[in-house]
Amino acid sequence: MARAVSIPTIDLSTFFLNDEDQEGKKKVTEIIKQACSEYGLFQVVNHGVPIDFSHQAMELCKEFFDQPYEEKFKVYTESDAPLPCPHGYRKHKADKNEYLFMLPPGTTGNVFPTNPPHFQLIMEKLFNKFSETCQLLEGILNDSLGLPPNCLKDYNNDRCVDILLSCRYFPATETQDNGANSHQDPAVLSLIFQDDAGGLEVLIDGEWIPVTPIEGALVFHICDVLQVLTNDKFVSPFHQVLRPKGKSRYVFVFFYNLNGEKWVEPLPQFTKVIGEPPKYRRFQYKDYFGVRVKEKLNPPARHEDKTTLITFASATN
Ligand SMILES: O=C(O)CCC(=O)C(=O)O
Ligand SMILES: [Fe+2]
Repeated sequence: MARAVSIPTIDLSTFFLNDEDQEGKKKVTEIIKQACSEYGLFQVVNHGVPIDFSHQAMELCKEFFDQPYEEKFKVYTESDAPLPCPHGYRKHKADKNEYLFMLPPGTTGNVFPTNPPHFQLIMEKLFNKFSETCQLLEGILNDSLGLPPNCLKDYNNDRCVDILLSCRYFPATETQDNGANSHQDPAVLSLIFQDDAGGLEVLIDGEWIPVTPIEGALVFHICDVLQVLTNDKFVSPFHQVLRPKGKSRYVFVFFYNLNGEKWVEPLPQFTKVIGEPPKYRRFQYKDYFGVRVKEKLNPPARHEDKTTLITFASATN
């Protein structure tokens, strides 16, 4: 009989208290570890990003996406920066979604709409809030894995490479409800703030499970870099998006990313030390990330021709 899957919702409030609630922290750390090993995805509440603020930012993005295309294409830039690109407005050729890519506040070449007003200020604040929450999670994951203090932080030490994607999925048509094909994310961690339209699904034990929107919650999932570093102790889950009927879906996706010059390979703590063979070959992140970005913007005709972590880096290829 199929096992009933319920994606955990985890309360992070203990990490924001100044008390010495070490027991509480330990308990939550253990729950997160289990979620990362079993599903690779979970929701969090009391995560430090004010709910009203996230909604305010989302309203601004809706206003932006509701404008005529001439206005939106003013925020389109051709970028030849090798990493992380792109930035600005993009529209999917298949007319199923449109994006606004944003790089960290202060990045040269970052582009913002001048309308609605305050857009840049609010989005930069949101970027910083999401970044702080990912850094908190990274620390918790580090401890849950029994790694030396700050091991992940010291390795993933460049916050100039993170990306905030604002996205609108158009409503499903009679014949097409595909919003995003099944994929894993190349980054270290992904954080998602979704509206109440629904449509995000995660693959668990061969079954697509809806990631039901919870008011004020953030969705976190493990990405490919952590799956490689942990030699599969943590799962970078396959996920997809189905477009809702009758309305658009708005979402922020924050990619907590890695500097392209970094080498990615299973850590000795999960191979040599415990006598397990590495499941992935060593690779430089820019080589993998570059291919994945190119294929996101210009997908190959057949979904099965897309590069995946396994086709790119499996040790047995
Ligand atoms: O729209 C979502 O909820 C997730 C989008 C996503 O998976 C991605 O942009 O990588
Ligand atoms: Fe994704």
